[in-house]
Amino acid sequence: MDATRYVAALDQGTTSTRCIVFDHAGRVVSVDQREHEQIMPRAGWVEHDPTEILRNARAVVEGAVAKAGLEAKDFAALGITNQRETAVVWDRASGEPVYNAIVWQDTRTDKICAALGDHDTFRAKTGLPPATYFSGPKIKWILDHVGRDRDVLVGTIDTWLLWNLAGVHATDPTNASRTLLMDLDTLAWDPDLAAALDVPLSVLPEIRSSSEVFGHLRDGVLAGVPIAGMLGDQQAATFGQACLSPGEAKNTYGTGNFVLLNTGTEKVVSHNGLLTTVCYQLGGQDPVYALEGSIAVTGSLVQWLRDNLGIISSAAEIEEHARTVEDNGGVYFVPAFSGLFAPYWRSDARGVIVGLTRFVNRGHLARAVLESTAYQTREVIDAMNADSGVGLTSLKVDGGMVVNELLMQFQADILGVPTIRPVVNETTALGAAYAAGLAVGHWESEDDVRANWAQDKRWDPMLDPTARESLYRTWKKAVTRTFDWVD
Ligand SMILES: Nc1ncnc2c1ncn2[C@@H]1O[C@H](COP(=O)(O)OP(=O)(O)O)[C@@H](O)[C@H]1O
Ligand SMILES: O=P(O)(O)OC[C@H](O)CO
Repeated sequence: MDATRYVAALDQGTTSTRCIVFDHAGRVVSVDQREHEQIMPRAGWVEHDPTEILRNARAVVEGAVAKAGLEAKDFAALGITNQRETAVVWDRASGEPVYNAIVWQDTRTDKICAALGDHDTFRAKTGLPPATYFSGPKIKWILDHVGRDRDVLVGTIDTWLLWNLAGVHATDPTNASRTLLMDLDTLAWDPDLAAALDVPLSVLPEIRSSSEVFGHLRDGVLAGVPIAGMLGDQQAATFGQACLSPGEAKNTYGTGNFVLLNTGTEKVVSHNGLLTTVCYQLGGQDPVYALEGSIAVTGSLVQWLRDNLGIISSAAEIEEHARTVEDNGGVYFVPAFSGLFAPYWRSDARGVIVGLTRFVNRGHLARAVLESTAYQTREVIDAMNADSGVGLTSLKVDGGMVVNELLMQFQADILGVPTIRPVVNETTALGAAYAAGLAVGHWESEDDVRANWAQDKRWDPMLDPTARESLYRTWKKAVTRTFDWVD
């Protein structure tokens, strides 16, 4: 272990790609970031260009290392973390994608999912309901679409990057657990599920752990540095938040919100609409599982207000408007833009704004938008408490929206437990860096991760419980207004 060395993390997200360089204390040394195009050819379809993502990934690694003033010999390892479920299929010989990546938000596979007769088997083996969110149906759609006579390789974004940067076709169990193709007990591809989804096992990557040397960067400024950690972004954030013991949970507020509760080596089956997923697997150790509440639309509703309605000119402005009013004025905004994810899994739902009167102004609408993130979070945390039988006593938060102090206070108010923001809010990249650094002995154990975590700010609940439950009841009523909209 050499505490003067650094670890880089490549964080390939839904809207942008970042590379962050961390020192041995887990502090950010430098960041470089690039956005990529959101391709929406039809309503409900969302695609990314895998070659643009790869180009950006290479560029941000160069950028972050240059900004830090470092070179390859200064680095112990690089970790990769990624938007999950998004699927890529490429030609085995040329390496060219045969189709754009189909993104997790894309709903084109609803008929494929509905036609998968035996939903209970998928749920029992994979911990997931067959929904458009997951990779398996997206892979089937691409293979059906481009023809099955091509010699291809398949992967989620982690695999696409690893294959291009290090020439290795592999994934980790956190990403594989989002495909509807992996058995959660064996951590192996399940031949029956693969057959049901028409995905040949020969095109799938090898499933390794989340923390081991996968290969070495073949070129660029970090040529020769080991790629030693790989996790889906929400699991990486859970690791970066040091939620390493059963009962610890975090909520990441980005494009969507993702609450993960560490359940230890025990696989908890949800009876309340949550997912069971792999939280992480360190090399040579048993996997750690999580319960997950995935919410599709939170920060992207703020973007929608900015880009589609023009009510605000920047995301930060929403807080100013929300602070001009005392409360939501009776307005509830349920952003079921692509149906509802956890805990409902209703693809027939569509967004509603209810409670409108002539009294309502822009401030109320801004407040309703922010409140919707907090209510949706309360719904998945109620489900978690019911599934685990243990009430959460605090919630660690991170992601782009947690700079919004009004939201953080309202979140504590509506949950009735404190929200806690860490000093290093880049928990996703940090988690991937830790996974990589642990694999090469740069950090010794998970105790280093715990020791490096530090609180920045905490919000305690201030709302009277009667008022809290009354608001929440009205939200639940608003949610029912979204159902049965699409036939
Ligand atoms: N001050 C703010 N108030 C509310 N939402 C915000 C604020 N600043 C950024 N956001 C939202 O946070 C999201 C970006 O968070 P980030 O964690 O970078 O997302 P992702 O990793 O999913 O791309 C955007 O959807 C944006 O609308
Ligand atoms: O890239 P993000 O932060 O929007 O996260 C997306 C999730 O991984 C989707 O499951």
